Amino acid sequence: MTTSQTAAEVASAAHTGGPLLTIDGLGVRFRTREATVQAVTDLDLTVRSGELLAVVGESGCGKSVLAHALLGLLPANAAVTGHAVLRQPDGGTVDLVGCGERRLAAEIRGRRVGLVPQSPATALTPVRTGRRLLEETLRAHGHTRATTRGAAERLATDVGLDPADLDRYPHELSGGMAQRLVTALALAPDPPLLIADEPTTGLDRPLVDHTLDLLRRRCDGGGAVVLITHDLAAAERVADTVVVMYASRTVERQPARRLFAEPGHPYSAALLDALPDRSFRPVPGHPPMLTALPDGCAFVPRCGRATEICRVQPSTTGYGAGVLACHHPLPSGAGS
Ligand SMILES: Nc1ncnc2c1ncn2[C@@H]1O[C@H](COP(=O)(O)OP(=O)(O)OP(=O)(O)O)[C@@H](O)[C@H]1O
Ligand code: NI
Repeated sequence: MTTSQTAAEVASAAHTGGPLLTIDGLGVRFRTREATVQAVTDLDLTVRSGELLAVVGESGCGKSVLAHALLGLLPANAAVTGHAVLRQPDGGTVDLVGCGERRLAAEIRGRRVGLVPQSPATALTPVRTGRRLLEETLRAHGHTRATTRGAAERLATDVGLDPADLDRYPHELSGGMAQRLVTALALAPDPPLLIADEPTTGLDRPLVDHTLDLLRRRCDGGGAVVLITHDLAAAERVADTVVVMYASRTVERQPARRLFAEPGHPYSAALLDALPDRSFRPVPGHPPMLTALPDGCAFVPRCGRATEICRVQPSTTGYGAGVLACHHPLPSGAGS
């Protein structure tokens, strides 16, 4: 897809509930003194209004880097290529890659695309209470003095935080409380697209489900959520679509129901096998270094189905309603 086609497609779909975000050939590399880290490779993705899209994959596969690339939050040693076209409320579009920090800061970050960061503790300003942080955010997004206090308390309750705990300073919050506070902060501007990076860390199961259901309700109300998670059970509970990333690439993208019933990629199947209510068998072996990715499929050394072609040539094909990067997909029904 070319950029102009993508932009035109997005614009024409603006009034039909079409794609809200269209990512096309996104790549992220980090230059370090020792090597180049290929953290995201040739990623294509569409997120629609009303859709909850989960991104899953082992630690280090590039999930958070993807989120940070969309929000212009990568450090200076990062180089981003490709496009990420966001539909604007007026039907226009903006490419988040290359639109520039000034525009991202003024128009996009927080307002149009919210982020629940993976490390809540470092995201919170230490000298302000949760209430002050939340009220400042609400005021910056149009709330008046009269409505701010009530809105802050409602948001706290929505995320499962006792409003009384808003008077604590960040260092007085448990990990789970800080997690809920950063979720409330991301929700305060009511962004049409929310990227939630491991938003359930440190929460007990009832609060995990509470948070997931909150995200689901946002989508049912017309919002869109990208849920980055290690927790496949979380994705199974609420996602419409699941993207499985491995070593910087999408290996499979499917409607959630299909992925959980009939994974096509051996890596997707291995991740599902690791679930406690399935085989509870960890994926054998380790992911590769992102500094030395092979030409072919990076899962080969851990894959029981790989042949010579997998080593030398990547494969990405349409597969049902999704995509699959595998020369030897599992037969339909194998994972059910
Ligand atoms: N500033 C940087 N310089 C060099 N490499 C980086 C930098 N930031 C991230 N990386 C590398 O990019 C890769 C992807 O990291 P990322 O944080 O996206 O992983 P992740 O999938 O979110 O993992 P986790 O599930 O543990 O959060 C990792 O190998 C990481 O070491
Ligand atoms: Ni991460």
